[in-house]
Amino acid sequence: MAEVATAADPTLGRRARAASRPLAPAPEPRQSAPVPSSRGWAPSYRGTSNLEPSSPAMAAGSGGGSRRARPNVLVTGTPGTGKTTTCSLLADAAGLRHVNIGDLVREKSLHDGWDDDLECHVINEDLVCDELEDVMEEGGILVDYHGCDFFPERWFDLVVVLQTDNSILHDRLTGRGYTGSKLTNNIECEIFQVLLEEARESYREDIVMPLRSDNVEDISRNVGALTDWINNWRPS
Ligand SMILES: Nc1ncnc2c1ncn2[C@@H]1O[C@H](COP(=O)(O)OP(=O)(O)OP(=O)(O)O)[C@@H](O)[C@H]1O
Repeated sequence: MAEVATAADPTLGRRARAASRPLAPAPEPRQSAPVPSSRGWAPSYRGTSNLEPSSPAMAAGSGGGSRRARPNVLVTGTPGTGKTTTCSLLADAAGLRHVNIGDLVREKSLHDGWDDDLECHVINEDLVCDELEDVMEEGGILVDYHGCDFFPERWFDLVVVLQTDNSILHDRLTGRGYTGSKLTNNIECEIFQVLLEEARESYREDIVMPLRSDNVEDISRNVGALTDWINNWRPS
């Protein structure tokens, strides 16, 4: 299936592309506060030490000022980390509508044409945002995309960043036929936690939730925890 690029690279968003540079030490992990758990959000996921959901809003499933009846959730991450797999299961479990941005762009031609060099459509971010504005206002939408910095911040109540061990991701991507710079760019994107940084720069840090996605047990745990969060969410 044809891929969709945010601009110049078929696999990466703006900041992800910026990270396509020679290898350097990975950034130091951030420290997070312990999780208040006033309404039973006990995250049953396995994360690295810097991947703790840290917000009272997440802990309480708060609507954060939204007038939506149901929350909007963005699931982002490097290609191959399991966004579509997770979103498909989560949409069924929690009763949200899964919007895969790549599919939407192709179906509605929300792009600026085909890039022969990159062998992909170049996404038109304004057209995508215009297309989704009304449904996002209604709520109950699960957005699946390998970038997150061009959506309006007000759209989302929770931003999930899936993360995968580099060697596992390498095997997944080579299994999908990725080679050369396309493979390297994506692995570097994961090494540098580019999508996590992009999410933290684009949204309130307390709604950004990194989740491990190394194996099927992780998917199952993530879907369970996110379903609980969605079901406990209330408009404020
Ligand atoms: N946690 C996981 N455990 C085992 N396999 C996984 C996991 N996550 C994804 N996979 C496998 O990796 C492949 C890619 O998964 P998926 O399409 O869900 O990733 P994606 O992040 O949506 O990728 P893209 O951004 O390219 O659409 C699939 O074959 C899927 O079964």
